This record gives sequence, C-alpha cells and structure tokens, in this order.
Amino acid sequence: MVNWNNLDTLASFQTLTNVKEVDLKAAMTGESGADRVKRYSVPMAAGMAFNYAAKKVDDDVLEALAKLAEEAQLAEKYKELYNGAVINTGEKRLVLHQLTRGQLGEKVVADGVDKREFYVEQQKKFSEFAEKVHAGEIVNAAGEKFTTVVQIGIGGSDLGPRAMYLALENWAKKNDTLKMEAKFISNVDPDDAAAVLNSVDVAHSIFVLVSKSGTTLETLTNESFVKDALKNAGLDPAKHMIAVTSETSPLAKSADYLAAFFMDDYIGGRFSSTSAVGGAVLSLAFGPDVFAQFLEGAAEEDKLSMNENILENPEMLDALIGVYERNILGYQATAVLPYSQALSRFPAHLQQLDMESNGKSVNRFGEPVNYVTGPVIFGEPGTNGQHSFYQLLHQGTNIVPLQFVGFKNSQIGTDVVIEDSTSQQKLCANVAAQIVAFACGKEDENSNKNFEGGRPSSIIIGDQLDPKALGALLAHFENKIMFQGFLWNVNSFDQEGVQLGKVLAKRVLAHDTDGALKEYSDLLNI
Ligand SMILES: O=P(O)(O)OC[C@H]1O[C@](O)(CO)[C@@H](O)[C@@H]1O
Repeated sequence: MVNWNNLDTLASFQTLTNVKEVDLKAAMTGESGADRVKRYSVPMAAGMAFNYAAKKVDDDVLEALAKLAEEAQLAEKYKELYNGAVINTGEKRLVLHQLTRGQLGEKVVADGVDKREFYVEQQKKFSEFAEKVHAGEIVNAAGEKFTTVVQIGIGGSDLGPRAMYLALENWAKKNDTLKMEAKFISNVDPDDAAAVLNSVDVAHSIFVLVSKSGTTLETLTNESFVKDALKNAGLDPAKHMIAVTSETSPLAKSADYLAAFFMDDYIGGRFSSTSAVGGAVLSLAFGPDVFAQFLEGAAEEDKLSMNENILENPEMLDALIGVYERNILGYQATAVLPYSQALSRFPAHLQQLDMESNGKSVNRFGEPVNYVTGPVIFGEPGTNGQHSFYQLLHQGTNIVPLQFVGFKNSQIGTDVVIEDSTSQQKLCANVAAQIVAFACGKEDENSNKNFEGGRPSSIIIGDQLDPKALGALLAHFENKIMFQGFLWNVNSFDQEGVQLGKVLAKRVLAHDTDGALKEYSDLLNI
C-alpha cells in the first residue's frame, strides 16, 4: 500500500532540512576531493557511471536522502507504475513507457490487451516495414528505393526522436549502418517545412506523420504542407506517408497512409522515444537491430531504477539530490551539459521531458503545494557552452547545479594531435577542469577575477555514445524525473499547462478576439 503525501509532510524531509550543508569547496580540495571522486560513483547500464562527487552531499546527507527515499516509498511507487496502476491521475491513465523496452513486473492488461505484447507487436510491425524499405520491397511509384525519411511531429513527437537520431547519426555512418538519412519538420513556421522539403528529394522520401492525439495543429498543418509538395511533384501522398499515432486518434482511421503503427494513451508524448514514435524513424534510419540495442540500454537502466538502495540506483539518487538542491538549498535551475556534439539536441529534449512533467503547482490530487517543484532546465553541448553562458554559471549571483555527460572516446574516431593532445583529450580535459573549477573556485585579490566555488555538478561518464549507452542515458533522465515527481507528489504525466495558449491561438485565427488579444493580433497582422 503506497501513501501519496506531500514532500513537506514527510518527517525525513524535515530531518534533511537540519542536516549540515556540505562545504563543497573544502570537500573537493586535495585528498578529500580525490577520495570523493573514487567513492561517489554508481554504475549505470552500458558500462557508464553516475559520479556525484562534486554534489553537496556527504555520508550524512546521503543517509538522510536514503530515509527520504524510504519514507516517500520511491521504489514501491515505481513498482506500482510498472505493474499498471493509474499513476497519471489527471487523465486517469496507466503509465507504461518502460513496457516498450521490457517486462519489469507483472503482466499489465488494459482494455483487455496484454500491453507488453501490444508494444512488441508494433515493434515487429515497424521493424518489418523498415526492412522491406531497406531491401527495396517497398518502393516509390517509379519502383525506386526510398533514401530519406522525414518525420513530421512536434513536442514529444519530435524532440526525443530527433535528439536520438542526431546522437547516433555519425556512429551509424562509422559503423556502416546508416540506412536512410532522417530529417525532421516540427514548427508551424512555414520556413521549417519549406526548408526541409527543399533539402530532400521528395520522390525518394518517406514521411512519418507522428501525432499521438492526431489533433495537433502544427503537425496537421505540416502534413498538408508536405502533401501539397508531393502532389505538386506529381506524386501520390498515400504512397509516401506512414503514420504513428494512438489507436483512438482520428489519424488511426485514415486510409491515407502506406502503413500505420500505434502507441497508446499510456505513453506520454515526451516519454515516447522508445515506442513507435521513435521506433519507426530510428529503425528506418539505422535498421531495427540498432533500435533494439537502444531499447536494451534503456531496459537495463530501468532495472537499475528498481533498486531500493539509493547508492545502487543512479536515477533515484540523482532525483533525491535534485530535490535536496531545489527544496533545501533553493537552487532554481539545472543545466544539462553534454560534452558530446552528438548530444546537441539532448538538452532540448530534456527541457520538455523535465519541465512538461514536473512544472506543476498542484499535487496529484489537485491541491496547491507549499514548496517549489521542477527546476528550469537548459543546456548546450560543451565546450561550446563554455564560450557562451558559463560566465554566469561561474560568477553569477545564482548557483545553478550542473549535469555533465562525457565519453572517453569519440564516435567517428578521426582526430588530430595538436600540442601533444588529441581533440578528444581536449574535450575531456575541459569537462574535468570545469567540474573542479565550479566546485573549488580560485581566490584572487581582484574580486572581478575571484571564483567563489561551491558550485555543484555531477557527471555521467561512458566509453562511447553508442545505441545502448544512449538508451541508458535516456532512461536515466526519464526515471529521474519520475522519481522527482513522486517526491513532489505531483502528477508528472499530464500537461494541462499547454492548453490555454492553444485555445487562445484558435480564437485569434477565428478572429474571435478582444482586449489585449485583439491588439496583439492587429500588431501581428493576423
Ligand atoms: O503527439 P501529439 O499528440 O501531436 O502531441 C505533441 C506534443 O504536444 C503536447 O501535447 C504539448 O502541446 C506534448 O505533450 C506532446 O508531446
């Protein structure tokens, strides 16, 4: 029996407020720092590790966090979720994205269907479809092979799949498994669709229309945009488009597509990268085997998330430290800083994943909470970010906890030695330097050049960003966010906050406006 209580009603949370704050600068200096780097590390799937040496924790804080995890019943709540409880209370839905990559607990039957079987069946369907496209069994009207796949979708139907594609594109080229180039159209800005269409050969392109609801204005508009372009090129859109949607959406009933693959209402858009939403495009681009390795990495990480011991559960630990930083140390934001160019869109995906999930002011029963919830998430790959916003991170008035990600090896392997080091070594040297610079700072008589230090970070370190590592990385953040939602007692799986803007935009387009809305409409010439 789990109890859903607000964070501030938990005795262990009150205890945590009284635990002495760690002097990070002192802790990370000299031998003590070296010892922490060795000790404060949790193994992850795919040979990666979550290292939290540079966080403001010590054994006392960790003990208090372990008690919080226990009292908040984090492991039990995760169990409830993967065994099919109605965790998404707002929409009265189960939350089943982990089932797309493995069976963690009991069989989940919903609407008379074994849900694991349903997801596996869809995987088989889009894998077979991708193989037929690659083999030239499914071809265009002229009997020629398709060479490009273009995904049309927005939010969760774009950000995750796009970030995952970009993360593996060069790895796939290097490993000779890039089957089709992928492009993405998301914005309703006509320049997005037009630019992508100008950059592809439409006659040899398959378009994957992705919308869970089948009602998203941007996506339906871009579908028409693409259909128009296909017709103008003398092509039959029905021979170039596939759909990924939920079985209950209006798109599911349409015969306008070459094929349709399904997810369901139990997978939130932002958690859908491992469902058909990511699966169709990634299998077309890289082949089903690569997608299977990606799922394997996620499944292994999901299993680690089951661990009741926070020191063996990287997601639970990361979540607890994040809540400690947010609710006790008072930090407002978190920066995601992958030292990997391949992860260039990963921070954008995490913005949606985290902020759409935990940007809530009421608990799962609709009652206002008396504490802060999800932080502002932003980020850029290093080292680029260092030459952009790190000034504020090092010397600004806000302390922003940092989430670094780094790999020992590059994906392509082409490198150059300049002044005795390779570019990969320079990249890794920079992330090591930044962690210590943020934690330890540097004293200077000139206050303008003084670094206070005491700025916390963690790092996930892997050998190389390959499909398995990527799956594990994705699952890490999905599960971290889930655990934080449990701690804050919010429903992380709905997103009512996106509705109002959509309603008002419809009114503007229908010229049903007054007051400020009318003035802005006039200013923008609508
Ligand atoms: O896949 P759909 O239903 O088109 O939704 C796209 C995105 O729009 C949102 O509903 C937000 O407006 C996201 O939660 C979702 O990922």
